[in-house]
Amino acid sequence: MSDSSNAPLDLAALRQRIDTIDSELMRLISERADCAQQVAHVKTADDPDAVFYRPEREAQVLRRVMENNPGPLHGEEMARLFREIMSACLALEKPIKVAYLGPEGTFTQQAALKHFGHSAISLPMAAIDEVFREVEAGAVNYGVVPVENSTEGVVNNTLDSFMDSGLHISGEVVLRIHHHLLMSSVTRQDKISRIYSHPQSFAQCRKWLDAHYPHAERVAVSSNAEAARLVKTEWHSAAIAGDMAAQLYGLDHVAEKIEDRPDNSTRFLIIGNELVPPSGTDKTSVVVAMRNEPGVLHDLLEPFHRHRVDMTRLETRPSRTGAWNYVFFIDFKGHIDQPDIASVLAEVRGRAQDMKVLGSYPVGVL
Ligand SMILES: O=C(O)C(=O)C[C@]1(C(=O)O)C=C[C@@H](O)C=C1
Repeated sequence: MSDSSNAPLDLAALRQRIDTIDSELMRLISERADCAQQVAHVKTADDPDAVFYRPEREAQVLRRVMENNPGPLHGEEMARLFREIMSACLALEKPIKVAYLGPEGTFTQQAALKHFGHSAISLPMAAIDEVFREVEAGAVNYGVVPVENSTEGVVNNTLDSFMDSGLHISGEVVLRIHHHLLMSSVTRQDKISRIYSHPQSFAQCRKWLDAHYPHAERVAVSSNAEAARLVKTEWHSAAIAGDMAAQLYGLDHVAEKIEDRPDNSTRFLIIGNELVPPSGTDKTSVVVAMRNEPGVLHDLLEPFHRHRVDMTRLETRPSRTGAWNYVFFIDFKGHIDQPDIASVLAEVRGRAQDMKVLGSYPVGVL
């Protein structure tokens, strides 16, 4: 980099400029935090049970940052910085507690931090239904659960939990999933004969494993983080896990990004008690029960097609109660407050045995 006069770079002068900019940034961030505190006062004055976390507003702020970002930082990088500033501002208003599918070091924890920032208090749960229970019981404000992977498909436990729950979806977050083969300081790299991982991760790295470790025993465990924990003490073992687990257990990479598909990603849902107002770019998820009769799928989809509503996902699950034969999980673009979406849903409700709106929520920004 050079200035317009092509004068030689003066490191001390540049650092002085950075110091001045940092002071100004600090002043502005503090001013913003002060504003957020005032927002909290306004919210509680209107309503003593006010909800402080506003997903629709956060999505708008992050979208604006990405649209207006002048560079040279990448838009997503800039949005991540603002994600953390907002997270800290929200913690000043009221710290929020988030339960996620644990243990510590899972991709779901990474998704929780990506969505809420590092000022949220995140608590690991042993199972997906426990995440639901903690939110329902009011022990935490929100929950984060995986719902679908681009390689392996839907996470059935999450869909099933929605059938019995009154919780709403308040957001989504998509995470690029990179798996690494990891070893500990006691592992002898040339003697790896056992590999631990979660069954989904094995499935996502099957070809790589067949090519590189065809004879190693593959031991399925409950999470990648558990796999990472196990290799700490076994000299002949390695684990497949992500960066968070590697960092948490201080493991080294034997091989990086070993997933068979480079676009491997997982979508997570944020679950909570509130319905979210429109953010401008939203998605809606519904669950619909239909009788087991010929033509039901056509009847269900026809109103979406006629109203030109863009469906982004359709999953079928067997009913768990006698009354519901077929249960369809449908995601589509739009918000229930939009008149066209409301009309489609009214029609679908008329044709279905039962229909539940799981939520309208901002399309994931980061
Ligand atoms: O706008 C609000 O309602 C705020 O509370 C401020 C703010 C922010 O820092 O921008 C903080 C938390 C909310 O989740 C959304 C936005």
